[in-house]
Amino acid sequence: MAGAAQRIDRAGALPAAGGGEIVLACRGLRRDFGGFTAVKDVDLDVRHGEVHALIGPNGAGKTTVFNLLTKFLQPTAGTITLMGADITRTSPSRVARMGLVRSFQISATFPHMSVLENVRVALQRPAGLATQFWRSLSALEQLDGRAMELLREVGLDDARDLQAADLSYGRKRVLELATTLALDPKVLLLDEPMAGMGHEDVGTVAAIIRSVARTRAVLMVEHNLKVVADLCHRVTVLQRGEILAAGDYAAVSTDERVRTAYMGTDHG
Ligand SMILES: Nc1ncnc2c1ncn2[C@@H]1O[C@H](COP(=O)(O)OP(=O)(O)OP(=O)(O)O)[C@@H](O)[C@H]1O
Repeated sequence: MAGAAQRIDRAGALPAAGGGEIVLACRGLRRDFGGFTAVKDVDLDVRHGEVHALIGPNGAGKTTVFNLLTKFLQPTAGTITLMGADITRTSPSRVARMGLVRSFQISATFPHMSVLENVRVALQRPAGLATQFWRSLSALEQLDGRAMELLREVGLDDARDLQAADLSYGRKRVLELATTLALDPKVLLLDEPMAGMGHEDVGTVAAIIRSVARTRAVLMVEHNLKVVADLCHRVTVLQRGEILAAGDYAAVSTDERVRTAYMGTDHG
C-alpha cells in the first residue's frame, strides 16, 4: 500500500481540532437489556471536520452506542440529533439516507467483482439507480468518473481492475471504506477500522481517515491507543456504559480515573 500512502497527506502532526459545527449529538442516551444497563447517561457531540474516538475496555458499551446512534437499537431513554434533526425515533435506513453511515463489513463487498465495479454498485445506492443496474450497463459506465475519484481518494486507483478477492486484507478494508464513502456520508462511523492490520496498513488507513474527516465527521471505536493519539481530535472514554472522561487525548490520557480503568492495562 506504499503508493496509496504517498498520495495521501501523511503529515505526522495532528491537525488542529476543526471545532466545526456539531453534526451528531446525543443526550442522556441509555439502553437497558432486561435488568442490565449497557449504556447510561451518555452525552456526545461529534463535530464536522474532526475524528472523534470512542474508547474503553471490553464490554464498556462502545458497540451498543454505535448501534443506538445508527438506530439498529432503540434507546431506552435519551435523544439523538443529526444535523439538528431529532432522529431518536427514525429508522436505520432513513438515518443512513440522511448521512449517518456506518462502515460496511468486508462481507458486504463483492469478492468476484472488480474493485471499480464494487464502488460503482455502491454509488448506485444514493442515486437510487439500483433497479436499473441489471438493465443498463451504460448507466453504470456513467458512474465511472465518480468511482475513479473515490478510488483515487483512498489510493486504490491502481487496483481498479483487480478482483476484490485478490486484494490484501488491508486493501479490502480500504475498499470497504471507499464503498462507504460512495454513500456520501456526512458522519462516518467506523468500528475498529484498523483491526487485524499490520503497521504499514494502519498508517495508510489512518491517513485516509484523516483526509476523509476534513470534509465530514468521523466517530470511531478504536483499541489502538497510538492511533487514537495520532489521529483523533477528541476522545470519549466509556466504562461500564458511562462516560468516564472526555476531551483531547492529552487530557484524557493523564486523567487518573482513565489510567486506572484503561490506560494502565496492557492496552497502554
Ligand atoms: N443484545 C444484548 N443483550 C444483552 N446484553 C448485551 C447485548 N448487547 C450488549 N450487551 C452487553 O452490554 C455490555 C456492553 O457491550 P458492548 O458490546 O456494547 O461493549 P463494547 O465496549 O463494544 O465491548 P468490546 O470492546 O468487547 O466490543 C456488555 O456487558 C454486553 O454483554
